[in-house]
Amino acid sequence: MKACVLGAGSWGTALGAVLAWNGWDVTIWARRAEVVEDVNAHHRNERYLPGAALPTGLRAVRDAEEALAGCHLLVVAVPSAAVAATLPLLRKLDDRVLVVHAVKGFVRPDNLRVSAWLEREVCGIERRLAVISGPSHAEEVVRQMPTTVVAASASRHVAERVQDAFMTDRFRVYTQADVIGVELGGALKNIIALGAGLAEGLGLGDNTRAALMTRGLAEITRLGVALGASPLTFSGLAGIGDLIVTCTSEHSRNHRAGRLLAKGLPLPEVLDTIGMAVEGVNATFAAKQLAEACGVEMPITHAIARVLMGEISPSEGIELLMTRDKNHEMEVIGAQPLTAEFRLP
Ligand SMILES: NC(=O)C1=CN([C@@H]2O[C@H](COP(=O)(O)OP(=O)(O)OC[C@H]3O[C@@H](n4cnc5c(N)ncnc54)[C@H](O)[C@@H]3O)[C@@H](O)[C@H]2O)C=CC1
Ligand SMILES: O=C(CO)COP(=O)(O)O
Repeated sequence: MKACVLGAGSWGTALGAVLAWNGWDVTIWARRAEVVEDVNAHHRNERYLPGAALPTGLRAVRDAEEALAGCHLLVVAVPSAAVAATLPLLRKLDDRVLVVHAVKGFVRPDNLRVSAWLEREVCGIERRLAVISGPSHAEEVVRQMPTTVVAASASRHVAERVQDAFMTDRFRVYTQADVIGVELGGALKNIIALGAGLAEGLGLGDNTRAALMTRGLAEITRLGVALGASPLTFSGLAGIGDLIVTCTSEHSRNHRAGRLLAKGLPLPEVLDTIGMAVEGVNATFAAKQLAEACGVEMPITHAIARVLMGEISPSEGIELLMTRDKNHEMEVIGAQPLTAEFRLP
């Protein structure tokens, strides 16, 4: 069986490697000639995954048509900003090809989830579309460190086919039905990872990181539920699982971006220095707009947006969050309300 991966960055390469280890004949579509040469001649992708050995069943080509020819499974693993550029290819696909996207972001200008955008643009794709997400840094996947993810689809059959395609004894795939929650969990945790990096760059400690992660999950859940997700999804791999890995890992590009910003590097230089997708920047502005449209409060996201726009410094952002009006913790969904049964004299 033949698979094609669009995107030869860290994630496309790692997912291609998992499929190849699983016996698939995999072709990655790469734009850079040096990546094609590196993958085919040396079974490496030093630009994106330095030091990692790739399986020999993984091949890269620069010609997209060649990569797609005869494939049974297509993996979309480009940054969200590049999803629209893949449209001509997606529209040409045979309608029996299973499509899995692995993108953790929103498609501009409408701030759509990737599968919502694909469904709007590619007629009938919803019957063969899934998303794969969860706590999974490419650097560790490609070294075959035990990793767990979810494959979510509106169709159980499609989710199970994706599960079978990727599942190895090092890469465990659970099925999920809540496509909205899985996509939002993956995209929105990048904002909180930026925040955790900002806090670390300011020299703040574990208490602050735990606060950002927990209150971050509360605002992710609020927006998620307003947009149709199940609140339970956010306590799963695509929610808290991915939030933990991204807010605590040395591999996270979003976390690194936050640290560099806190050290005073301007945003364009931060993005240049990292040289890979930092989805949290786009996601912050997308989430802010979505939250405003739904009337959902997202104070951390708002503070990070102001830091990214240069309106306030990272330490002013922290101060803003710490001096908000006092609140009840569980004003989220279906939580126990505070009762006034007894009062102190
Ligand atoms: N790196 C990771 O560990 C993980 C990444 N993801 C997600 O995967 C998506 C892709 O990210 P990475 O691979 O990490 O980014 P990356 O920066 O490592 O690689 C991006 C790749 O996309 C290609 N690309 C950029 N613009 C393109 C265009 N217009 N057309 C075709 N290809 C284009 C680049 O040449 C590069 O090969 C992001 O949404 C990210 O959040 C999800 C899980 C893990
Ligand atoms: O989504 C990821 C891990 O699950 C990758 O996160 P970064 O994009 O912050 O590196």
